[in-house]
Amino acid sequence: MFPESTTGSCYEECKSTAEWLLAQMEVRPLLGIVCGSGLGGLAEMLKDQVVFRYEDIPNFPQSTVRGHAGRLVFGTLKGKPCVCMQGRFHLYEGYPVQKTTLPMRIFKLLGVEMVILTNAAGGLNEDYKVGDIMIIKDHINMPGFAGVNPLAGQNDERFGVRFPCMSDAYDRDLRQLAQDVGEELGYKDFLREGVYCVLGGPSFETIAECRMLYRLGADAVGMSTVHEVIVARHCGMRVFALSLITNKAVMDYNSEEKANHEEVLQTGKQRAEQLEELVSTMVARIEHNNNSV
Ligand SMILES: O=P(O)(O)O[C@@H]1C[C@H](O)[C@@H](CO)O1
Ligand code: HPA
Repeated sequence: MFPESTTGSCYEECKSTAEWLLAQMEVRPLLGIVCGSGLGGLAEMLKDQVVFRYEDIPNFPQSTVRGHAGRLVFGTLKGKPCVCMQGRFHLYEGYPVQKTTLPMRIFKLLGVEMVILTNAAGGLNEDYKVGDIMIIKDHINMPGFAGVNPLAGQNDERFGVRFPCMSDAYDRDLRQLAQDVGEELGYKDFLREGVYCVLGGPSFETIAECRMLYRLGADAVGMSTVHEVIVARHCGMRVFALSLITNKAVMDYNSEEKANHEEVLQTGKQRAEQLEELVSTMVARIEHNNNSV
């Protein structure tokens, strides 16, 4: 287990990064967005951008994966002040789990109240197609079964309680809003709601693993998001998350299909516009639905 002092996720370290950012610009974000693999286009929707490269931000990890630009973008989306991570951190990059989730604590200390996360995922549910957008209603933290949880170690009550509840992790009102907006936009045929399972990666799953995960109740499998959600909920931010089904998990021993990162990025490009429309319309409606941002 990594003590917090080596991961930069302790309160004082997060505070000093947040204060450094706040001193450089006027934006006071209420909404935080995390872009998944190949989905960084979401950040381009922000107006009046102030951009920081991760390498210039004190105590911030670096993006090492293609499709993750490594830029923190501040600005407004539909008039709402936002901060957007164009690039996230994964366990398989070699970071301790606390480091992969550090931006959530920085978001909190910047004043963020709600987080929207996106990811690319493999579809396990047999009804899912490539290009489907899945509203995440729940998760399975598979590394958590072996003790990999970003909240392991000493708890700092300034962030949250020792034993946070996770049965309400994915905000019900925001999920309903996504359903309503999706229907209005004509996305019903490719909008789903399901359970996301995180694995450590970077190798994609074997056929036996995919079959097992589906039987356990997962509809999609990926390598991110869940730990960020745990930390965001621990410190009291509301959470909404989406998976883009970029490929179908291979479940059949006769299949010739092979998961690969190229396909993941390619599907991201094809659905980017609709995903951006869904998120931005939701953000525009949030006050309208009395979900204050
Ligand atoms: O950051 P996300 O979860 O969108 O990235 C997924 C999982 C791996 O990092 C990569 C595999 O192609 O995409
Ligand atoms: N498995 C794990 N992570 C992924 C996948 C997948 O099939 N597709 C995109 N990210």
